[in-house]
Amino acid sequence: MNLKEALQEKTLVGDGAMGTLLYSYGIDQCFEELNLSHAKEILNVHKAYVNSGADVIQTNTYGANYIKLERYGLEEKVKEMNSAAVKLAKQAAEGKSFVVGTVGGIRGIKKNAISLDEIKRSFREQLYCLLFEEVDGILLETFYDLEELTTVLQIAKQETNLPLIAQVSIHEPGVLQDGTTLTEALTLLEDKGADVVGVNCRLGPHHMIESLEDIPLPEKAVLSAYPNASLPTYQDGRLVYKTDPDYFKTSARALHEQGARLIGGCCGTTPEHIEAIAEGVKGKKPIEHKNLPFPKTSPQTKLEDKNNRPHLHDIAASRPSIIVELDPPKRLNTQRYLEGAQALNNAGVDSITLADNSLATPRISNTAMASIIKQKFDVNPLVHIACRDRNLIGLQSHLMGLHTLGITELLAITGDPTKIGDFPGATSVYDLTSLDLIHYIKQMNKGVSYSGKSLGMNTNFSVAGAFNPNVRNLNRAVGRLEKKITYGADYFISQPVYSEEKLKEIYEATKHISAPIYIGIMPLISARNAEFLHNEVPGMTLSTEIRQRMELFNNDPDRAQAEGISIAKSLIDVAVDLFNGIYLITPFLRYEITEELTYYVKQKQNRERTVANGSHII
Ligand SMILES: Cc1cc2nc3c(=O)[nH]c(=O)nc-3n(C[C@H](O)[C@H](O)[C@H](O)COP(=O)(O)OP(=O)(O)OC[C@H]3O[C@@H](n4cnc5c(N)ncnc54)[C@H](O)[C@@H]3O)c2cc1C
Ligand code: MET
Ligand SMILES: [Zn+2]
Repeated sequence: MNLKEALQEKTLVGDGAMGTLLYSYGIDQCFEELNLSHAKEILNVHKAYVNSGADVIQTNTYGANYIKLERYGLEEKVKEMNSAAVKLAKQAAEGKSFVVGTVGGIRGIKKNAISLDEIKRSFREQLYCLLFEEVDGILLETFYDLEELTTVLQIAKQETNLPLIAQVSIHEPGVLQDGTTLTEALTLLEDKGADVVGVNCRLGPHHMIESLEDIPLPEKAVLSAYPNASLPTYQDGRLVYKTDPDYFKTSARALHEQGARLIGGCCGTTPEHIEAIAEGVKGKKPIEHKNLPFPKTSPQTKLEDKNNRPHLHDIAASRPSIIVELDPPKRLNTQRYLEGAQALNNAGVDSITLADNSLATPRISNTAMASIIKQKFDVNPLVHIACRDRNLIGLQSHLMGLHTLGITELLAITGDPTKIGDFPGATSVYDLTSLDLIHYIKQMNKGVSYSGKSLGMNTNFSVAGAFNPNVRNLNRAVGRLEKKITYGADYFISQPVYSEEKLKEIYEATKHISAPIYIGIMPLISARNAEFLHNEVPGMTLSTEIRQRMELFNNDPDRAQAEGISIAKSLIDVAVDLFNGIYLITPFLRYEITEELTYYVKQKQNRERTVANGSHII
């Protein structure tokens, strides 16, 4: 009987973990390399699983692809490792257990870090090695990204008639990271030709049973489940799992009742767990019919618009608009900041934007200041969010907090590198890129968290992306905007521009883009300030003429500031003709300057509208 036939006949027992078992022995290296250097030990692990009653064992090849092996400088060993792995598993199975070739998912939370093309190349190479050694089936496991799993599944389907097992990993019961329900995901995998569809890793038995409760029995495929032993914890600096094989016995029965026909174990499980599964499902025929519970109540999807104000992208799409950046102080005194916010609000800005530790230098939390000025002066704050300072947990919590405070205008950015700031040795997190963050915020607007969990209600965020036009290849920067739009960006805010010619060039290069652009203008305050921005601040370039104008007043601070304002005004004169959105940046909390410029912009914008007889929409 082959594996396909066996899956139709009875409930099969899979094996347990390889990686965590080796780790529990104190081994902390490339586990797949051990197929070559410690063949006997790997053989013994397989034998232990076979002796525990595993009908299906898997090769020790979870990460035996060139992408993962590169980390160890072992990318040339793909063929050797995979063939040795199959031989060892077959030797242990002695024809009594089936041997499936394991291929693990590559994409984790950083979805876009590795391209699909690269994944395809790497998968093909590993697949051919496993097929060449004549495995009984292929096990695709621990896939967080459904796009990746369906891609490799389709390649495998083209290359072999052997049974294909496709398993996703989930953080939350019943739902994938991108919000796809487990039912939808497994149905898709079945449609793409998987013979077995299921879930492995990440969740312990409790949550895995709960996940399967909502899953109908697939029509053509069969269900599988490989839970972890438990949730892990740290003990003496090492990750450990709780182990109670008896608990696994009852859990295996429950999984069987939910329709699973192939039940094994993932991280933290040992041969004892597999023995318990084998006892639990011994002689049990596969379930042929299953009653699904009533659907759970869907999340509250009502939009919660605490501001009840139009979003900035709507404003800039319909009329001239002005926003002003006023960054939180670097010291604890907030008096001048609050005076500035009030003055700018009185001047009629549509929003005050608050940077997120720009130049990688800490300031009072922009959320704290945004919340205060919102409450005190009814300002509509726009909060910048850098991916640099918060991991996924911090980001999610931050976004939930912003929603709760009624702050709905966000700018999603990568963040200036820590190297340039006050703490050059600080860690840069970058769990997400700016593109991922834009996408993630939009996912929250659908009421779904990053891990796919319901948020209980939809957020109402409008998301801007950053635009850096001060680059040699402007078209590439514009391409980046187009990409950000596909990820959900509603509009753009640019770095300051210091040349009238450049403003025109940007207009020409972006006029086909439907999303509004707020064009950046930052008044200079001295020649030193101009030289610093030009020579040291990433993404800023000043024209020679402007630098020369500032240089003229090198020793006269008042006249230098006046010259800076005058330069800003001439840039504004050009910019208001070309862009609906003007974004002023306040230098060093000198809000009097941006207050004066706000009045100037508004006057210009009003004149533009009057001249055009109300029909001038740029
Ligand atoms: C309007 C505006 C406001 C800003 N506010 C802040 C702020 O409040 N706080 C702050 O710290 N910074 C701020 N910045 C600076 C910003 O974070 C950086 O300039 C950024 O790199 C450019 O914008 P982005 O984050 O959207 O980059 P992206 O468009 O995402 O990327 C820019 C380039 O860098 C590459 N890149 C992205 N991530 C990485 C990475 N991890 N490693 C290597 N390359 C990478 C991309 O591939 C791309 O080529 C702001 C910039 C603008 C324009
Ligand atoms: N089956 C593999 C192992 O046990 C993968 C576990 S999930 C990270 O090592
Ligand atoms: Zn696992």
